[in-house]
This record gives sequence, structure tokens and C-alpha cells, in this order.
Amino acid sequence: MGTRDAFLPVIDFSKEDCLKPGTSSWLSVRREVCRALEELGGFMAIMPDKVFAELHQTIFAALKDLFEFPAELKAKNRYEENPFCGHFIYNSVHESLGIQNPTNSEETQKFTHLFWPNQNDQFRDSVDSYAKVMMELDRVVTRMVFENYGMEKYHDEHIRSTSHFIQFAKYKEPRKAGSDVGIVSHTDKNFNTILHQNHVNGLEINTDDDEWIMFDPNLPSSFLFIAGDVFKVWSNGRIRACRHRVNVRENDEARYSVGFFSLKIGVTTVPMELVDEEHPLRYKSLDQVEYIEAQRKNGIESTPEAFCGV
Ligand SMILES: O=C(O)CCC(=O)C(=O)O
Ligand SMILES: [Fe+2]
Repeated sequence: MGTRDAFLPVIDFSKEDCLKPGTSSWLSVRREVCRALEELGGFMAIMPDKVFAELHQTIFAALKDLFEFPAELKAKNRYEENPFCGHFIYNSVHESLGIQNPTNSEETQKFTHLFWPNQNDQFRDSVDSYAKVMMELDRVVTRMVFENYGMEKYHDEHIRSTSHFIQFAKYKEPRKAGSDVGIVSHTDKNFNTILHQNHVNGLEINTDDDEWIMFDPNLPSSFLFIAGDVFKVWSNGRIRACRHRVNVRENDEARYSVGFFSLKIGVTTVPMELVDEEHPLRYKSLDQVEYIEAQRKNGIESTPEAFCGV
């Protein structure tokens, strides 16, 4: 087992045409997306530079201040209806703050107001724009996969039953935290996630050969798209859920990240069209909330095989 800097597929979404279904560049990006999600469960997405250079700067500058606020204030960021999105500290390295439904500007306003009661319009507007672009990327990628399997008729319903949250995370400098383990190896328990980070590396992706690939973006417009367990279940095992972890690499700098998490509300069932002789049914239906709850109750990582395997 080793760590290497190679083989994370890089997919360029910066050309306008590739976001238009049916164009030749859409079809060519679709091929790349599906291959990467089936083989690795993830890829690096390059988005238009113009949008992200500024958003990246504004958001990461604000995150530095955000995590410096008093613990009592951070603890007030709570969502009764979504206990998975709030203020969390997993270990001496990691801390996170989330926004439920960030594509709704009332939610980003509420979050911004909690921390900056005298306004921080620049932060709020940047998070608004960020969330909208992430939602678009999420829709484009899932549509490409649905289309690829001939399941496009289910995509509108998929969009209607998808909710999102944003999670800002800070990983402390290992020298201060006394450890470099940010998040241990896991697959995400939702449908898919889009991750973004400041200039400090640490996010690694596991391959089938148990190699760890470093996510090493060199542009502020680079993102890591990863499939979670629920995407794998929906696809009857065709899509790989991407195993990943965060080990902080720089002794003297904090790592900050922004995760855009997409969850399928309610129950996910394998479409019957994705079951055939070559692909016998692998999973029973899975309820997103019960699945996450099971992990919390059992204290061990949930897997689709153990939770709803046939
Ligand atoms: O912060 C990151 O880059 C990764 C976070 C992550 O994997 C998670 O919250 O599930
Ligand atoms: Fe994760």
C-alpha cells in the first residue's frame, strides 16, 4: 500500500458546450464521467476559472475567521430536522460547520447572520453562487450517468427528491493538534459529494488496488466529485462508492475544505431496468436517514452490503 500522485481522472467542464445535453462535447464528457465513476468512484472536475478565482478567495478568507468564533456561538448552528448538518468536532484535528439547503438564499442569510450580525454580504453572496454552481454540476453529472444507463426518464424525479447541505471543514495544523489524522478512511453515506479545498493537501482517494491517490488540485476551479454509497445502491453496484480519507500533510498550515453533499430524500430502490442476468439484484431498498442513523447507533461504518445487501 502506498501513496502516489497519479491516476485521478481530470474532467474539464469549463467549455460551455459540454453542459448542453446532446452536444458532442456533452457525450464525450459523459463517457469520461461514467468511466471514472465506475472504475474509481470519483474524478477531478475543472470548472470555469472566471467564476471560481474570486469565490475561492472570498470563501476561504472567511473560513479562517469563521472557525475562530467562540465555541458557544458555533454550537448555535443547529438544524433540528437534520442532525447531520450542524457543528461537529470529530477529533483533535477536525471541526466542521454546515448549512442545510444552501441553494436557498434564506438559509445562507441565516447562517451568515448568526456569525456576522452586522452583515457579511460578500460571504453570503459567494456561498449563494457557490451552491448554485455545485448544484448544477451535481445535476449535470447525475444526468450523464442516468442517460448512460438509459435511465434519463427517472432523472427529473431524482432531482425533485434531492436535498443538499454544505459543510465547511477545518483541519488543524498537525503540530498544534498532535495528530495528522483528519478523517479516517470511509465512503460517504449519501448519493454524491463535491469537495473543494484551500492550498493545503490532505484528501486521498483509495483505488481497487488499495493505492491512495492524493487530490492535488492546482487551480481554484478544481473540485473532487465522488460517488457515495447511495449512488452505488441505485446503480445496482455499477458505480463505485469512493473510499477516501483526510491526512493533513502540512505541519504549519490549517487545511480548509468545502463539501457540497447531495442526499436522496426517502427511499432509494434499484430501477428494475438495471437488473438483468449479468447484473442480478444486489440491494434491497435503502432509506437515506435510516442508513446514516444505523452507523451512528452501531458505532461502526455502515456498508450497503451489510445494511441492504440481497
Ligand atoms: O474535507 C474533506 O476534504 C473531506 C471531507 C469528507 O470526506 C467528509 O466530510 O465526508
Ligand atoms: Fe467523505
